[in-house]
Amino acid sequence: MTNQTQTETKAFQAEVKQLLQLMIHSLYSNKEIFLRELVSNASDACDKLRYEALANPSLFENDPELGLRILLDAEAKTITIADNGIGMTKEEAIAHLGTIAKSGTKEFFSALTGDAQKDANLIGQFGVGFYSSFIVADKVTVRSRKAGAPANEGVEWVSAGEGEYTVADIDHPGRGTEVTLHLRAEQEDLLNGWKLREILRKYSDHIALPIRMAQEKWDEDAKAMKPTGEEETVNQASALWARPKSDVTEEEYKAFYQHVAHDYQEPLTWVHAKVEGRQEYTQLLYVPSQAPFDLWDRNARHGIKLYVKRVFIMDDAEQLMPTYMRFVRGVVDVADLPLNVSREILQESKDIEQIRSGCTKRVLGLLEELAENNVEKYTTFWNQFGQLLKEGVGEDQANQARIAKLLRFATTNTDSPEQNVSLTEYVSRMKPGQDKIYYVTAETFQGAKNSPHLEIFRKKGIEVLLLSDRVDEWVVSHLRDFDGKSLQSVAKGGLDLGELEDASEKQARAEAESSAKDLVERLQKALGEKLKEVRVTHRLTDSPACLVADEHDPGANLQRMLKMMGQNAPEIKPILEINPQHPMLKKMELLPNEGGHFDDYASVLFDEALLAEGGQIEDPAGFVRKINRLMLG
Ligand SMILES: Nc1ncnc2c1ncn2[C@@H]1O[C@H](COP(=O)(O)OP(=O)(O)OP(=O)(O)O)[C@@H](O)[C@H]1O
Repeated sequence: MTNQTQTETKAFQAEVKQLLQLMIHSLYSNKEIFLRELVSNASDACDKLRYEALANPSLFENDPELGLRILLDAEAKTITIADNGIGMTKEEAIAHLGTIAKSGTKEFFSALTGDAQKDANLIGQFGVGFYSSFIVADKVTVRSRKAGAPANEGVEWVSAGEGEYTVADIDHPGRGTEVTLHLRAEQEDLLNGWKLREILRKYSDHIALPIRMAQEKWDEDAKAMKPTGEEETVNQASALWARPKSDVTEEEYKAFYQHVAHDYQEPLTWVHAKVEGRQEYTQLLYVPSQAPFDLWDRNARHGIKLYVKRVFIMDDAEQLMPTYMRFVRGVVDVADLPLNVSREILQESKDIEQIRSGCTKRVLGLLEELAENNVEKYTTFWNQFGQLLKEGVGEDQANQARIAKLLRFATTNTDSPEQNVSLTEYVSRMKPGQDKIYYVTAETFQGAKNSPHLEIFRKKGIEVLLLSDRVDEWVVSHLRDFDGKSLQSVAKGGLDLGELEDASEKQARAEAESSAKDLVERLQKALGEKLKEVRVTHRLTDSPACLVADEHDPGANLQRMLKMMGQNAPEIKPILEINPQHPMLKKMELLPNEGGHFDDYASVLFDEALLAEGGQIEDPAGFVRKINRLMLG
């Protein structure tokens, strides 16, 4: 039955409209990517069909040779990219070509700046996909039919890329999708077989399916290329990862990355290896040069495509990489898995566990090599993905020591927020007699850098790691030691500087402790409820007091973080350490118990110490009142 169709007009989702406008303006100078994107989609559609046909061979409908075709029509001024892949139903066309289903889309668009250059970069991160058609076309027609559906259940989707599109039911005997671009007047130079072949070779040579075009030959009489009536395959049409490394050029690796990662930038680095042994598999794994916009969404798609003997099985095979390596993109092609393997099976498979461990080690090796031989690239990697690697410290106990070597930190050595000091470098600079790696955690870099807990360390020239990423608390709670040296918070426990303190310093401290005994007791009495203990510090040289956590209690920064995350952590009282040499303490020592504002001073001392380490005081108005009372004497 033929379709007497009704055409429905629909509006694009607001973000699609925004994306279209931005893309046309900011990616104009890179217009050739439209072909890469459409070929990539067509190839994915064929992969999907091949996979579904494993369970249901009738989906091939007597047309099992999957492939792409690119057709030029000089008169109509159109280019058509056709595939005989999975196709789309009308509902799918509406959902996939009229909306953006990615999580975080709204947030992404609100981050755009309006500056074409910067936005072009951001859009690259977002992935331009099908909509890049509108860079060169002022009208796009998509005609599609889902594999297995009757011929009269085709759909025609048409849009000028402005605010709306139409959909209509059509007859479409051939399975799959044809995307026809009606070129903008100034894009007619694309109506040239030679030029399109050049673009295809540049961006899409690695596509494993044949891409066919009409063969053309030079016609002497017409002084032009003319179709011969035959078709020819214009790409290599073999799976790139299955080719020997020596056969693949750098350009091909890069182009393939852009296809698998849906990324518009070049990769930072990659590794391509064939693993033999109990498990036989090929891995082609890339590290991107820029983090995708949804990196922090732990549910965002992961980057590994799983193939079994060249047959595409699934995208986003999260079982093949640990979560902290969700930045890795690429392909793993396994020789001995059943083709009908499901996510559930993958989850339980011991073989997959082995492959994941192999891939993880391979990426760690790649990063080690980069850190060793190309500091500039490693710095790029660290700035984009360092925080993920920090997650790995707790997530991947088996590789913890290797990951620890790859970590980079800001330290008091330069006091710059740039994270570029490795633990190995830190250890190499340790003072004679120093047996711990010291760190301070705070909510911000400034908070860490200016922490009063650092005073004695600065005085003695002992380097301290300045930790202010959220994930740092996780790192230090899992990384107990490095190279035999334990990690020690400068704001926790009774600071024991061991051999870093000489005999005269130890003696001076003992004396200070005994002469401040009275003051300590008075403070303890005044502040009793708020604290665990008051004691004499040897952390401070300039500040009057600071708060520290007991050795086995969570630090104040971690407590604040847990609270912010809505976790019901029990209230843990701090220890107040005082610097009896400080004029403020000296003054307090002389105050009488009654009538000399001792309690006000004690309370202000405590609140100041809390503020200095980034905490919030419980009763700000009370604090102000006490300060005022003290100012008035
Ligand atoms: N040739 C095609 N055959 C079948 N479905 C297609 C085809 N082209 C696009 N689609 C569908 O439309 C969706 C949107 O395509 P689009 O290129 O915008 O995004 P994507 O490929 O999912 O991701 P990205 O934006 O990262 O490229 C695809 O996920 C797919 O479901």
